[in-house]
Amino acid sequence: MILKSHSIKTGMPEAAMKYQPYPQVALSDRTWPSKAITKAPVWCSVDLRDGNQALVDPMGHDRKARMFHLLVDMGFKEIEIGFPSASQTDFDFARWCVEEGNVPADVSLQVLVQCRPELITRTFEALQGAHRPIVHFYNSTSELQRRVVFGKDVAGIKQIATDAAKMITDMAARAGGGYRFEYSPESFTGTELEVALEICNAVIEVVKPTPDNKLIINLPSTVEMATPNVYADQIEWMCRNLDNRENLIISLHPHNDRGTGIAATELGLMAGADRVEGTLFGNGERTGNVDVVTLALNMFTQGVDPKLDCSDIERIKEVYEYSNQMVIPERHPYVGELVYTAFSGSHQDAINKGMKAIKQANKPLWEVPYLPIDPRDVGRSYEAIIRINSQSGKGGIAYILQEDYGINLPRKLQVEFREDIQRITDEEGKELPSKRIHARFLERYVEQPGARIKFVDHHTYPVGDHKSLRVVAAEITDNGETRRIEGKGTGPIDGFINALSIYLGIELSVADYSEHSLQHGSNAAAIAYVEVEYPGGTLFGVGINTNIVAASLEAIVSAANRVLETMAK
Ligand SMILES: CC(=O)SCCNC(=O)CCNC(=O)[C@H](O)C(C)(C)COP(=O)(O)OP(=O)(O)OC[C@H]1O[C@@H](n2cnc3c(N)ncnc32)[C@H](O)[C@@H]1OP(=O)(O)O
Ligand SMILES: CC(C)C(=O)C(=O)O
Repeated sequence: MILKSHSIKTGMPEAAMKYQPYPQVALSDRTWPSKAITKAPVWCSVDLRDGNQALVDPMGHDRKARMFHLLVDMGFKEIEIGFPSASQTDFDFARWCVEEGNVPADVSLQVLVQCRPELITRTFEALQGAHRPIVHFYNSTSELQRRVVFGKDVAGIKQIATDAAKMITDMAARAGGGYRFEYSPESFTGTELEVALEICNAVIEVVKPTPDNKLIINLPSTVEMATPNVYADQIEWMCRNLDNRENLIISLHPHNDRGTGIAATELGLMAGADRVEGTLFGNGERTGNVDVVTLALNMFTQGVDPKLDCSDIERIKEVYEYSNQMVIPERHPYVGELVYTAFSGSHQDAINKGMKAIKQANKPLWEVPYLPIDPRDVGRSYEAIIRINSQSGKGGIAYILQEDYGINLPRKLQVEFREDIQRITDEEGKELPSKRIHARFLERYVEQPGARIKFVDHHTYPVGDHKSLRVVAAEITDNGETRRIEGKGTGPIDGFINALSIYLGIELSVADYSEHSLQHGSNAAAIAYVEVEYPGGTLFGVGINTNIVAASLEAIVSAANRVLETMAK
């Protein structure tokens, strides 16, 4: 095959010539590193706006409405429903929310608008009749955008913000009040801190927030440009320096360009922020907004009530996939198909032991190795915790047989059976589903198709005057031919193995024996495991029968067949 030639690879350009390091914040007395997150922030979902504006095909009414209902059910009290002045779809959706959306009284609708008079006017039309809606206005303040997008100096950019603040507060007053306000110095992370502070303080001065109507100052990492500690420094610095801090709600709106949106948000909360804007599973512009489900569940697993209901994560996933028309990868935190599954042997062994210990301890505290959260807390089950492939060990196989079929293998049998499963997984190079592991177990140890000996029946009777010695007379088939065999022993197992040893001409004895019931109720079957010693070593046999003695004798026959097979090789 001739490969098409691509352009000659010349390597990446010299980094230092093309990019510059992000400046550090001068905050040597920062306090956030020794803080912890001890309570949930105010959550605001921006799925229907920032998430929506990043979609290939933006949501129509149905997709928006379904997402909106989910957000309400999850407990969001602030929901940015769109940018009503930007499109008729968003305008109509705002009207639907106000008129037909059954918005609970404690939920505020939030809408985004640029600092442009015609857009502000249209925004107020969209919100007419809404209960305490939040008008979120923004303009970009970054050095780069001031220069290349707006062609204005700091004073000019500040003017855009304060003119909008004035217009919005005037319109709200004329409408009789009842509005809340949010201002974002968009591209905050590209803005010099002193400039962001000056512009925010000018907006605060116009809005004049009060304890009853606090102003939300949203400090977005519109583009994530630095390590999370830098964002935390910026937030702590702003919290310290903003005017009228007690009447402000400091909000974070992180994006995830460097893949550290979650960390940045957590550090930002430690640095003093009160509120977080984000989206379900992190949909949003470019690499997305911060993922509020992961944030909430991170808090939950630290023992903090996140005040966001993620108990039905499958429904959240389903709505996310329907409304956004995107799929969630298998490894996504808390929700991905594989995140509660271990394939590797040592992980499976530790989980298996952890699950047993937690059952025995019977305490609410969750302590299972490799599982930071109990899957049932988010509506997932234990079914998929352990799956078997060539990386798996005996603990995982034992867990599957125990959890799915109630079969509790003795430790030495786990070792023996694991070798068999390992051979299959190595040969096939694929996962071996639970059903096939069970079928293989039955085939090898219980059903034994093609095996030489089958157990049919037995009875016992005393040996002369001996009180403890009995004769065991059994019926078996040998390659389909009926045979009657006899032996002596202190009980049926002892006598039967003696009979089989005489019949086969091989010295057999019982090295280990255990049994347990398989189901509850009057028809409970018993499963017996017998380790039989023969001149070449030991091998296990298994029998399943409603009669415990019959199960034990079947187990001996099973082991004997395996001895015959091994000796024939
Ligand atoms: C970081 C974020 O996510 S911000 C949110 C971004 N979301 C969106 O843009 C989605 C919805 N937007 C839209 O549908 C459209 O952009 C509209 C309807 C809002 C505006 O459309 P148009 O006016 O036709 O076009 P466009 O967006 O290109 O307008 C850019 C103009 O607005 C100005 N502008 C941009 N943002 C702002 C702002 N926040 N405040 C004031 N002016 C602004 C620009 O400087 C530019 O001005 P110019 O025409 O004098 O050069
Ligand atoms: C409008 C603002 C808050 C925004 O979406 C961003 O900066 O990412």
